[in-house]
Amino acid sequence: MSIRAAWELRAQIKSVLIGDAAFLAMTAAAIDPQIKLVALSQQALRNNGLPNFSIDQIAVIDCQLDAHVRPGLLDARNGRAVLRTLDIAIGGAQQGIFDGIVTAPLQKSTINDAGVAFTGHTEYLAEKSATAQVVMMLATDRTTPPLRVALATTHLALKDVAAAITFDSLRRTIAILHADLKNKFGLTQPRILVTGLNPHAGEGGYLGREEIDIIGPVLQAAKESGIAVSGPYPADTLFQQKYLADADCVLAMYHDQGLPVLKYASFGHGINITLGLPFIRTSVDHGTALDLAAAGLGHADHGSMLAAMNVAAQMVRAGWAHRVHA
Ligand SMILES: N[C@H](C(=O)O)[C@H](O)COP(=O)(O)O
Repeated sequence: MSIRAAWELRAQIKSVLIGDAAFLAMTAAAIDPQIKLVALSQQALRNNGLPNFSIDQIAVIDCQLDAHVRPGLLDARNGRAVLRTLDIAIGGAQQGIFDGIVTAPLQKSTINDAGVAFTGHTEYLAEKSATAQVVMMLATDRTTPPLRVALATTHLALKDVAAAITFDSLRRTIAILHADLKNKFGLTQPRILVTGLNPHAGEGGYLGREEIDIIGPVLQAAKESGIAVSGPYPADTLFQQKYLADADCVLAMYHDQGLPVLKYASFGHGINITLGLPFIRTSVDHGTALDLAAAGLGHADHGSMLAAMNVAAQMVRAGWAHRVHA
């Protein structure tokens, strides 16, 4: 997917693939013999920045795997190599060598099986960039208006969700969301609809008190600071055209409250964006699809990867990366 997308967008985006160079070369040759991969060393990048490679080339930073890859089969021996690719990308973004990071899906369980506690790129990128809080947002332009769904919590067991939503964490989530919708998406006064946590947004306190004790007061404070938020609304009825037509984003309280709606509307064409980081990061809206990987080249759709690269590039062109590194 990454090779196909980088090749299709090569006239608009200078992509640098980070991965096992031998495996990437073999895969590229099988996709299209015209694709030329050129090696870039990290040292050369640090010394000289990105070179002006030609339009028919895709640059590769070699990050060797530890075990032979068998497509579609998980192998914990390669779990740490996956993290090394991310570390290279993060380092390059922090140094301003890369304008942004676009990630492909990875198998979270394999990294855990390799002995590294890991819940997702989102949390890993936050930790590695020393960012206290980030916001996961998925988006699609396949709907009218475009749908954006952000989450108050990320990859968390359902039993831990309520305790993770505090006045301060939700207040920061809304501040990050507001700032990045302005800065990264160019919305001058983003309008944010916020769900409740409980069924019927708590039914006046009879089905939970988080709406009364936490979410409502946070929304009041956010409004007083000039942020256009409203809610908390019952999540089951909020995703209707009559409400979404006047909104730029829905903030849901947890992963499976908001994401099924977006994925139902646009699976395979949406993107995942981490807000609040000191660099741009977008990703696909789907997982590793081991069955498609095992079936061989050409079975996986790279539509979401194209969208993720295009949105990252739009943010760069809008000057966001340069503002960060200025
Ligand atoms: N929840 C994400 C999604 O549905 O797209 C997915 O697990 C990826 O998360 P990370 O980008 O944090 O790995």
